[in-house]
Amino acid sequence: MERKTRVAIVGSTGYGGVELIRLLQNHPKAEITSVISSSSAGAALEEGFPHLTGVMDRPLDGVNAEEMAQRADVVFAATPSGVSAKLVPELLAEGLKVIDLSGDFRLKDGAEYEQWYKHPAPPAKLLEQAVYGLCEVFGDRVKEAGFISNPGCYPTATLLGLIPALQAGWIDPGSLIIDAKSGVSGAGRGTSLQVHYAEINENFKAYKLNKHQHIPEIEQALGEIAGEPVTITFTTQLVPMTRGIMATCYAKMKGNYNEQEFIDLYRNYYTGRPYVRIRGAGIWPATKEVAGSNYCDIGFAADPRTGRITIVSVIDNLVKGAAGQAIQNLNLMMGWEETLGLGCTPVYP
Ligand SMILES: NC(=O)C1=CN([C@@H]2O[C@H](COP(=O)(O)OP(=O)(O)OC[C@H]3O[C@@H](n4cnc5c(N)ncnc54)[C@H](OP(=O)(O)O)[C@@H]3O)[C@@H](O)[C@H]2O)C=CC1
Ligand SMILES: CC(=O)N[C@@H](CCC(=O)OP(=O)(O)O)C(=O)O
Repeated sequence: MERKTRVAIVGSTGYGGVELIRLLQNHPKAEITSVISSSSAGAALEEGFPHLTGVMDRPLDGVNAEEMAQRADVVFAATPSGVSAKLVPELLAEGLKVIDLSGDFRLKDGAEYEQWYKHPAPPAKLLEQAVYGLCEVFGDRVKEAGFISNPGCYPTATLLGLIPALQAGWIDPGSLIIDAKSGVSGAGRGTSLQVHYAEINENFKAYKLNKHQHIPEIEQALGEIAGEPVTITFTTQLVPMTRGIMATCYAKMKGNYNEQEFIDLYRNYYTGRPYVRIRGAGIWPATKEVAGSNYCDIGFAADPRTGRITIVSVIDNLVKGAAGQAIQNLNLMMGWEETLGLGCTPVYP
């Protein structure tokens, strides 16, 4: 019987890492052979995560690239920005395949990275080598890759919502405004957000206006598709819910297209792609309809009065926005069926 591909997860005590552990339980061709923590090495995973009792019979390992290379074939780096930048070069030097969930290797321009992330950029060679793993758009590049930079949660929802219309020339690249909302797990377990429930609950908060690190990531991908520089207005807001991203995208149409024409365009663009679902006319997706799943659901509202299209795109930030897309990238990288380990339908209600 063919040996399963051995997988290590760095950042196993984070929301992305724990979601990778959950999803990989159902993967027929991959097995987790190492769960890694920089602060809890030696402890049992279930001590911090009782819901994982019985799932991992070995204790958390420490962060050691050489040991990872003995235990695994592929490493998911579910680690903070700045940590991945230092760790990933060591993993690659050990000959490991790497799927990085951080923002450290998504931007091709190191100077731009430093401008937005406020810390030193990884080596230019690695920025060039990293394949941006937006599966439904760049999946063909992933198939040959050994080092994948997993897209951010807001960019995944935004780009899947905008790219088909942009590529078709139906929307003006200079007119793009995106209003993005996230649940609090988007901030990660290791941030202060998780401790101020009283300030998050029953509140709706805009943050990082015109300063969000996802602006250059989205502009980079849109610019490649448009064949010209693209700038966007991008607002992010925190919503008192655990999971979910909604990207509401506004664009000037270049013709008087109607909703059904957008629906047909997107259904054609995403033909054969199992994780993008296009809503029918007059039906707009909600985050709860994709919770716990790898789906991106998209809906449209064309307004002939203003000549604008509104595109609503929703994902689960921890699945399609992180761990799910990372596993989708593993499947593509290994030449496997894209859906392996990702069959879960949304948890509802
Ligand atoms: N949350 C989300 O919705 C999304 C997150 N991302 C990105 O994915 C990555 C992980 O995010 P998320 O899981 O939310 O973050 P968390 O804060 O929940 O987890 C971060 C993990 O990194 C580990 N870590 C921290 N410092 C180090 C270090 N120096 N060396 C090794 N490991 C370290 C932490 O724990 P330990 O002490 O056990 O090592 C923890 O397990 C981040 O880059 C994030 O930006 C991307 C898309 C969506
Ligand atoms: C709610 C919230 O705080 N969300 C985070 C998203 C972090 C994330 O997804 O990080 P990457 O940069 O690795 O994609 C933020 O807005 O910074």
